[in-house]
Amino acid sequence: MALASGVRFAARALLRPWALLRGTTLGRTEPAAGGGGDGARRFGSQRVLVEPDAASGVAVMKLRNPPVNALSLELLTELVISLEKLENDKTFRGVILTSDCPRVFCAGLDLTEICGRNPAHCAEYWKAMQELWLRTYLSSLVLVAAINGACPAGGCIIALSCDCRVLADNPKYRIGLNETLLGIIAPFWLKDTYVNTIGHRASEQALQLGSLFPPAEALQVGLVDQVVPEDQVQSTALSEMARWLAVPDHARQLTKNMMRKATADRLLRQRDADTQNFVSFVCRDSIQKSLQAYLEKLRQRKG
Ligand SMILES: CCCCCCCC/C=C/C/C=C/C(=O)SCCNC(=O)CCNC(=O)[C@H](O)C(C)(C)COP(=O)(O)OP(=O)(O)OC[C@H]1O[C@@H](n2cnc3c(N)ncnc32)[C@H](O)[C@@H]1OP(=O)(O)O
Repeated sequence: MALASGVRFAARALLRPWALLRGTTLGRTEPAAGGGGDGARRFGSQRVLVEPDAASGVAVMKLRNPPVNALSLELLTELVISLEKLENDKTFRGVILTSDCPRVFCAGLDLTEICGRNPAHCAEYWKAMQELWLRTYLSSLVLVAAINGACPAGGCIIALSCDCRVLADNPKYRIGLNETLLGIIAPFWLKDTYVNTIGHRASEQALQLGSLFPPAEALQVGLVDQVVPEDQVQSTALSEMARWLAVPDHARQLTKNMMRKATADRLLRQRDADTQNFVSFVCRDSIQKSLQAYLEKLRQRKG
């Protein structure tokens, strides 16, 4: 009951994002720990914490949907709204995206959103996923992913839609698109993003094998731009940000658009068909069975 109303609330917010601003902490600012002036005030929602620094024009956006930042409908909605809020505020030129959950950047799709759910719910969920990808991939802001934990599947896609990726050097923090290992298939726009980042042959191999790359291999294949000790991820992300912000915004933004528009347009042209494909695919009995089995395996692994 509570979940259903939460989902309805999130869905309304996707259509009318400002609806979520009422009655939640989103849009409300509060002093950041140790901060004083306007530049140190933070805002956010239940699942996304935003620490804006007006002086530098950079905000740190932290995913906090414990235990593993699985992309629930609510988290997707709140990410879109937080990003939109920063984009509409001309004070900000860049966002560092990172995790507030220990050891995990983002575990990808929240499998409970597509296991045992009806087609209407799966469709609503997938539209929210498309929306987040379109918003991040085409964002006018510089987006730097400070990857401080494991980054499989949907988590990897969020990182790939940023302009630059810094990964913490920990062998447990693997990154990649492992969909095939779950018995599912990455949609074409996810595949396109992979190809745009690491090239056709490497994508062909990694997608089919469902490879999750440890840091050194991720760097070698070009999936991330820097691998640094864990305690230097944030400072390195800030240095990268400075490098990107040294370029005049209009020239960088137009160039980004020139590089990415065709890929995004491909989804925009067939968004409904992509949703239908997703729904009919994940609602198949055989796919539901493999997703259930995968979730069960994850749950048992714990003990
Ligand atoms: C013809 C056209 C067809 C189109 C079809 C399109 C298909 C879909 C396309 C997809 C794009 C994207 C897909 C995805 O993102 S699928 C999700 C893939 N994610 C994973 O495989 C990651 C799974 N998780 C892990 O490997 C680990 O949890 C970890 C490395 C992220 C963290 O490890 P650890 O810290 O040890 O935590 P636990 O494993 O103990 O997990 C804690 C808790 O969280 C639950 N959980 C983990 N991941 C998920 C998840 N993705 N969704 C929901 N729940 C998750 C886990 O079950 C534990 O739960 P608990 O036992 O109840 O506490």
